[in-house]
Amino acid sequence: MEVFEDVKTFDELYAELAERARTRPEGSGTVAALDAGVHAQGKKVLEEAGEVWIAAEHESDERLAEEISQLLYRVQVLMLGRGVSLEDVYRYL
Ligand SMILES: N=c1c2ncn([C@@H]3O[C@H](COP(=O)(O)OP(=O)(O)OP(=O)(O)O)[C@@H](O)[C@H]3O)c2ncn1[C@@H]1O[C@H](COP(=O)(O)O)[C@@H](O)[C@H]1O
Repeated sequence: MEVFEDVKTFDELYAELAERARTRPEGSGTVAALDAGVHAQGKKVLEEAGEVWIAAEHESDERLAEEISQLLYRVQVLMLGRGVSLEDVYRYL
């Protein structure tokens, strides 16, 4: 497996978003997304999943990877919105 330096992992992003939720910094899109509630968070997951699908069929590898990153972000926002931890999910992997 390739190892990338200065690249955020899934776990690191989750820790960062949890910290945003805790400290609520001014101007954070994550704080706004959390405040919008689970319904809005779920819609974003679905929207990004659709964009991943379209990119997979019609766009470049780079665009697909970018859309996948946004889907992962939206899933994490939903996890935080519902209070689901990484461990809660990993136990099913
Ligand atoms: N990884 C992400 C990330 N991926 C996607 N997005 C958000 O999702 C948007 C893209 O999704 P959409 O296609 O829905 O774009 P959009 O409809 O124009 O966006 P909105 O108007 O709905 O915000 C981006 O413009 C970001 O607002 C992200 N926002 C934040 N992060 C990371 O989360 C961390 C905390 O970010 P802040 O809360 O903004 O400080 C940082 O490390 C960021 O890099």
